[in-house]
Amino acid sequence: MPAAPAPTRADAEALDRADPLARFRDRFVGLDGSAYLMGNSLGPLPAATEDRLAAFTREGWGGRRVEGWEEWLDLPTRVGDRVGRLVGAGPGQVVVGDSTTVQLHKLLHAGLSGRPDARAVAVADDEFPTDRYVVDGVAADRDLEVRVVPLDGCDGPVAADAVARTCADGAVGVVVASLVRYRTGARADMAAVSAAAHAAGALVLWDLSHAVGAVPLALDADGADLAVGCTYKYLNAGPGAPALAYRARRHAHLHQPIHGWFGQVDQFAMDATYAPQPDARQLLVGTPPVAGLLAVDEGVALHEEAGVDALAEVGRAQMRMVWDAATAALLPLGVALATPADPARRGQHLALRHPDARALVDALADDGVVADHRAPDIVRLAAAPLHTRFVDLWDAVEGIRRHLAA
Ligand SMILES: Cc1ncc(COP(=O)(O)O)c(C=O)c1O
Ligand SMILES: Nc1c(O)cccc1C(=O)C[C@H](N)C(=O)O
Repeated sequence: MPAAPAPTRADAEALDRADPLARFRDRFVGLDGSAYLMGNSLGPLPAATEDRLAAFTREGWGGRRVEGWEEWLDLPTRVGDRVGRLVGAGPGQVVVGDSTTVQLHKLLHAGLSGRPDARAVAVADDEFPTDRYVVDGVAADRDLEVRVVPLDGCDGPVAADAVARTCADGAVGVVVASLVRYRTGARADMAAVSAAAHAAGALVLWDLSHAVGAVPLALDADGADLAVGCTYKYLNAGPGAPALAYRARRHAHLHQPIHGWFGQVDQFAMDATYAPQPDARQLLVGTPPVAGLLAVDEGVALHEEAGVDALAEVGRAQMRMVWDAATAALLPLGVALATPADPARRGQHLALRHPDARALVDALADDGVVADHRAPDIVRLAAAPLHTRFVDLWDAVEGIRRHLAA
């Protein structure tokens, strides 16, 4: 394929002028003129969330006190269903609460409870550390072998054929994998990977942390089994905001192992014996983090207002532009692109490989561009179309070029 012409700064400015989502940037606090390219780590604060949390503390907690629970008790499922609509999951399958790590632990046990004969659990290579720790811990508890699914090239996503090979002997109960890899931004084919696992008798537990709010998702249609994901990245729900947990309706009999009173039928009957809720509420454990749930609600509302189609379209255009800019300006200077070239196989951050990655990120910071470094040699530039401008991405590439050329 012939290389696309290198975009100029004027091209990036023109793309910003034509961006149908450009008006959303002013709906965030504190961005001003800065290039904030870390929406894949901590999304910025929406102004509406600041107001909602202020109202909650003043009128809710401060005003209604314990009576507030009339409105707060069902937030994990109400917000869960709203997140569900965003990720293509019908009602009653998503809850929000606990951290991503805790949700992973709960759902991995749930998935394995359906395969008492399983001898192994599989995890994609180079997973986010917390996923690997959870898999190793649960495997040790249940006396299971841990199998690592090799990735498509060292930078690519987890692929169906590798999952099929890893699970071929029928021993694997659950495969844990990120849909979008935190390091390279490579994005897996959910339908194909799920089908390959199912054919070998395994379920897939997806980590959607770098996918939810970033790329269009169709969990029900793609045959997803179980999923978790952060809400503080592309959903802008704030540091420590509670994570989503999805369990497909057909797996409602797969129970998470922490028996808490929020998962109990007729919770306020105060029975001494645990009797699980028949639906997604069984995924709940204890008192939900109300402030965090309200922040998730506001983050999802912004995405709904922008529309998933527009988000996907602008997101793809931003990735295309930053990819083309980096290809033209940085490959000649010894930078490699770790993110796949195929738009269908990437999420919303561009990963650049260079031995001086740390120094490059520091140099960008001196120029007012906030990006991040993942050891040993990756620079990540996230494009979150609700608040990222095309020129932010262009300036980041230009900053790296200038630093390397100096
Ligand atoms: C893929 C992935 N999973 C999990 C997490 C974090 O989980 P937790 O919110 O439990 O810290 C992150 C980011 O921190 C992540 O990138
Ligand atoms: N969750 C984080 C945190 O609690 C502290 C610092 C960073 C994070 C992150 O989100 C890191 C991020 N998941 C990553 O992809 O590297």
